[in-house]
Amino acid sequence: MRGFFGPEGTFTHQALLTLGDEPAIPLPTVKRALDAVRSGEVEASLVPIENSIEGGVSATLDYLALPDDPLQIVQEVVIPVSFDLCVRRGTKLGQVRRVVSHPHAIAQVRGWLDEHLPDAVVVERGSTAGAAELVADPASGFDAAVCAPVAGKMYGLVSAAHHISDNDRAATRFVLVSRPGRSPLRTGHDKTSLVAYMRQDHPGALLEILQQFAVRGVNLCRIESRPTKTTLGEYCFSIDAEGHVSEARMAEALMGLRRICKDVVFLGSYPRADRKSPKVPYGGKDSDYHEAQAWVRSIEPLGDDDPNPSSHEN
Ligand SMILES: O=C(O)C(=O)Cc1ccccc1
Repeated sequence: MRGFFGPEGTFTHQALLTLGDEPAIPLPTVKRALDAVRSGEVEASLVPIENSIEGGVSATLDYLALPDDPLQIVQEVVIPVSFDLCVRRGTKLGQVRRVVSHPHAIAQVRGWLDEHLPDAVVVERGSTAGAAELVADPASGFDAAVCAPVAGKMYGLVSAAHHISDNDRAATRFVLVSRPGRSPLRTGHDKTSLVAYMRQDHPGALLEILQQFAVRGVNLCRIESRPTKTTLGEYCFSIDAEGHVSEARMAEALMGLRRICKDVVFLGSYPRADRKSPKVPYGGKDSDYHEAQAWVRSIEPLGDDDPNPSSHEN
C-alpha cells in the first residue's frame, strides 16, 4: 500500500492520482508520510519536494535524507498548481478575516492576498486540503482556505475567487519514496538525487563538489544548501543531477564526491517526469569510459596480478 501527504484533495493527492488508482493512505504531515515508509507501514509515500515559485520543500529535503536512515526516490511527478480562495457557502469576500493554508500555497498567493484582503490574518497550517476541511467547520475560526478547487468541493466549500496564484505557470514536483534498495532501471532520461557533506569549510569547497560533475559533463537540475543541523553555519548540499547511477559518467562523479566529501547520501536514480534526455558531452558515453578503462588496464605494468596488494594500503 502507498501513502501520501494528505488528506484527500491535496495537490499531492492529485499528483498521486496521475500514477493510477491503487488505494493509498492519506498521512497528515510530510514527516508522518516518510515515517510510515521507514516503519514499513506503507511500501512507498508520495510527498512534495520542490515548487517553481518557492523552491525546495525543506521538510521533505531534510527528513528524506537523514544521514543514518536515508530513503530512496523511485519516481517523480510534476503537476501544475492553481489556487482558489474557498469559503463556506454564504461568506462574501469582504467578510473574510482569517485565511488558512499550507505555507507553500500562501507564498504563491501573497500578492493576491495583499491586494484583495490586506487586513486578513493569514495562518500557515497543515496542507491545503486540511485547510479546506478546517474552514468547513464554522467553529474553527477560519473563514477561507487557499486550496485546489477540487479540495474546496470535497469539503463542501465554494470558491470566493478563482485562480488567485501570483504566477499562473506554477508547478510542483512530487517524489515517490521507498526504503533503500535497487534503483529503478535506467531509462535514458533519468535524474540522480544526493546530499553532499563537505569535509571542511575551506576556499573552493563548493567548487570542488561542482567540479566532480562538470569534468564528467553531468548537468545539475537543482542544488541548494541546507543546514547540517549540528553546528550553526555548517551546510550540506542537496543536489539533483541529470543521469542514472548506472551510467559511467554519473558513477565516476559519485565516486569523486565519495573521495572528497565527508559524507555522500545517495537518494536514488529515477526517471525524469519530463522525459528529457541529457546532452552527453564528447567522451561521456559509457563506451568511452569502458574503452579508456580497458586502455589503462593494458598499460598497467602489473596488470591485475599485483603480487603485493597490501603495499597499496595506507
Ligand atoms: O498542501 C497540499 O495540497 C500539498 O500537497 C502541498 C503543496 C502545497 C502548495 C503547492 C503544492 C503542494
